[in-house]
Amino acid sequence: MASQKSQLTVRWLVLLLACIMMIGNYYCYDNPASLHNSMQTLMPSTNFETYYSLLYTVYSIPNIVLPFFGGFFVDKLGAPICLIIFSSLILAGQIVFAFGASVESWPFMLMGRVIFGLGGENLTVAQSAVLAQWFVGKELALAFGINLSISRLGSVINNYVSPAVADDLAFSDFNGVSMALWVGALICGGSLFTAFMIVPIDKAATKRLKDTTKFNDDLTSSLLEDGEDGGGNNRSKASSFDGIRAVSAERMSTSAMLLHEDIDEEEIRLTDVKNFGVIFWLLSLSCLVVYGCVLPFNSFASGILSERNYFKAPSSSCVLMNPGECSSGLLAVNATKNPARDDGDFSEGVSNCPGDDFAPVFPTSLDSVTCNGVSGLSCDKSSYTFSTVTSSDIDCDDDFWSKGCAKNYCDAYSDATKTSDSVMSIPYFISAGLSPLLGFLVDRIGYRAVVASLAPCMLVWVHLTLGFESGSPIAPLIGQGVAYSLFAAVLWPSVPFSVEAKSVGTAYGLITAIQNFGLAVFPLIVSQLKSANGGLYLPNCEVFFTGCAAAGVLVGALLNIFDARRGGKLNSIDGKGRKEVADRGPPTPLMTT
Ligand SMILES: N[C@@H](Cc1c[nH]cn1)C(=O)NCC(=O)O
Repeated sequence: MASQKSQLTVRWLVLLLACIMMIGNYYCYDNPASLHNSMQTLMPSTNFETYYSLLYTVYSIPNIVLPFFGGFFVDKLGAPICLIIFSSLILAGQIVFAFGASVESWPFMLMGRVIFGLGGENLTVAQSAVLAQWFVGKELALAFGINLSISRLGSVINNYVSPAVADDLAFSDFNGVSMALWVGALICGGSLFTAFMIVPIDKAATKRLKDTTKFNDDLTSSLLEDGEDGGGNNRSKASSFDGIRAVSAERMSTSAMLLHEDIDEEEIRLTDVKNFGVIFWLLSLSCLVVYGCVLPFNSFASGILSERNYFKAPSSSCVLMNPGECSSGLLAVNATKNPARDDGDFSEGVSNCPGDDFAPVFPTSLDSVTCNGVSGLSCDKSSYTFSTVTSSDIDCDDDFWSKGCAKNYCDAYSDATKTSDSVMSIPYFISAGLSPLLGFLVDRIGYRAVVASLAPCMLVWVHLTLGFESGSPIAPLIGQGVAYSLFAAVLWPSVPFSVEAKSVGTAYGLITAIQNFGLAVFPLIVSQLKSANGGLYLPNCEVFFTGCAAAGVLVGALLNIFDARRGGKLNSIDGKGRKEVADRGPPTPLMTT
């Protein structure tokens, strides 16, 4: 049945709907990354980075196990019904997450991310299984490419829309961050609606194909019965039968017959996993380490780019003329009277420090500073005293800091956040643009295993450059986008070539579960590395990402070696490989005479 769906024109509508359905998932998955700095301002805490990483970790922890069962249920219950269940979960999760942000509660926000995760990853599994049913052979990678492209548009739109909503759309009872998350919930509602549209289309196609198959079966068996009657009619009956076989064979494309047996009547068991071969396990390992330096990197990209390029720490020799007084704003004695200069040299003609792209210097201590009597300021507290001011004490949502005492710091922080958020979109922008083209090419030239080892080579360069050089981040981020797009273009369409057709859902579930092990653990490693390095991402976090990419190169090499030994399926154009073609011989006819 699956293979025959790939012959129906309505598959393109299914693809369009499946892509639109994923926008909500990707938009909301990346909400924390695009709202990182706004959340830090809304809920400042010394544990902020840990809570922040947990938003990704709790999404992924249940998914270390669940997609495996999700994939199995997709194979058992059918993908379309699973689309509705999982889309409902992402909507419910996003609502709880947005509610948590509205009441500024980390526990609710984390609970929302858990529920969102229960739906999110299983939804990608169900959707991959739908695509593998409706698209085969020379259209499979193209379908995955188009799908990733439109899904990633969701991430890109989120990177622009969410910070803008958070900045500009705060109402009295709803802070900006929660407004941005409620917008996400609205988009998830749209995803659920789209999932509801796919179900009747899939059902109608399944029924139509079942009816056609039954009609063909009835016709051929009645002709066979007639043929067995003996007598002089045999020759003409035989030629009618040949005609039916030809028509039926035409309906099933050659690639469909080779790649996808009709799986409806075959029993599907979780234990089928033990039959998954080395190629599947290498693909899974590659997915773990390579995605490990793509998605977790994106979650921290805003912070990494701020630290590296747009909000660099000033040199310790750069100090305020009056370190115990406000640096800039309505509470500053006078900006010109409290400048920052290097080494405390405040003589005429010495230029201000720290300069463009650096965080302005803020007061080192404050003693009973109040907003009383200063018009235009509505401060959160009546008086502000700090023996030592640290960056986490500065709450730019509080007028005291943003307009009163550290205006230059808060303004520069807001500008740096906007720049980092748009620059960090580069990889996903590239993925949105390149994925369909790469999918089209992969379907035509193959070389899946080769590309799966070249892409992480590029990622090694990207993360070494980000970790150890200080120039513009644009070139490495373009590299990250190209490498990620290449890798995704070959990884996901390779899965159906590595297992039997009946286990495709289970295989997508398992590889997604393995991927989520990395997505759960890697953000925690990154935040630990940051804490151990005095709150700095660089270079240690980038060394970690480089290590993941290097492991990807190694696994990619093994993939090529094992693929070559097993007939070169992954590197072949049509995913059949030398050995398989030889084994299977010509396309199996529907029936032998
Ligand atoms: N399993 C997903 C993870 C994800 C990302 N955003 C939402 N879920 C996945 O890997 N998708 C493919 C991709 O390239 O992101």
